[in-house]
Amino acid sequence: MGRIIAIANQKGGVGKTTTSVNLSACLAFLGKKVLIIDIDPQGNASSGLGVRKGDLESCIYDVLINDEDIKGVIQQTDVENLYIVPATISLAGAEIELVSTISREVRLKKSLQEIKNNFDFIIIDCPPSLGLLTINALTASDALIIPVQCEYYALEGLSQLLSTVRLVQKHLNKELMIDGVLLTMLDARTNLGLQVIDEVKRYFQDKVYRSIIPRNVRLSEAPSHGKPVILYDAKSRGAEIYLEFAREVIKNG
Ligand SMILES: Nc1ncnc2c1ncn2[C@@H]1O[C@H](COP(=O)(O)OP(=O)(O)OP(=O)(O)O)[C@@H](O)[C@H]1O
Ligand SMILES: [Mg+2]
Repeated sequence: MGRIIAIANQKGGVGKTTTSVNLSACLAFLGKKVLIIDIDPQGNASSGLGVRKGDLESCIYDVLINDEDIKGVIQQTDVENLYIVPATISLAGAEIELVSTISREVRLKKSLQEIKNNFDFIIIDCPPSLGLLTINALTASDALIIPVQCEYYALEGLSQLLSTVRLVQKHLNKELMIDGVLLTMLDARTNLGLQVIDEVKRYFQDKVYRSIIPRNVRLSEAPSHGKPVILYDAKSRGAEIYLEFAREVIKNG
């Protein structure tokens, strides 16, 4: 059965999209059939996988707002086994339009019901907010991965995220569980990074993944080539570590 995982943290720039794209590509590389859903109006996961957004006739916006069938919006990517439901800037209006829509929190969940079992994993790249788009993602998901950047104030805002998760569990989706916390952008040359690891482990204990993502220049270059790192530079540390992380996610299954 397909496992739906949201990648969320309302803090900006913590590695949500980098993790969504590269986890998805590595799961596909390991033989899983994967769908990545871009639910961020910035559309970074879409461009990071080479989708030319200008050419699109429809995107996740049309699924959420216009009741379009999600099957018609799925595109193949350059990675074998990896498919995407892209986002364009039109999604920026959705947050407000959803407010007055019937069953506004469960629209993504409903649209996924029919296709859930066509994939081994469905990975949702969330925007940096706790608005209705993220709520739709959490309501549709079996599990949540929280990327946390190894920086000052790493834990800032996480209590707000956790209370949103509890509200979703209580009212919308009691199946939702936190799969784990992923430490990202570690600069191993500084003590700060190690302090943050300690702090996050004290707070989240065994929920912290063993794989820790270091800062790696290949990871930041790959999106401008429209490729996940495993295609851009398979021998890089970034590719190795996301492959290791994908194995950990499969094991948690
Ligand atoms: N491990 C890494 N090493 C080097 N650069 C990274 C790494 N992870 C992410 N980056 C870079 O940091 C920036 C922010 O990462 P990313 O876009 O994945 O964060 P995000 O949480 O999705 O941001 P937003 O909240 O805007 O959606 C990007 O420029 C990305 O290329
Ligand atoms: Mg992003």
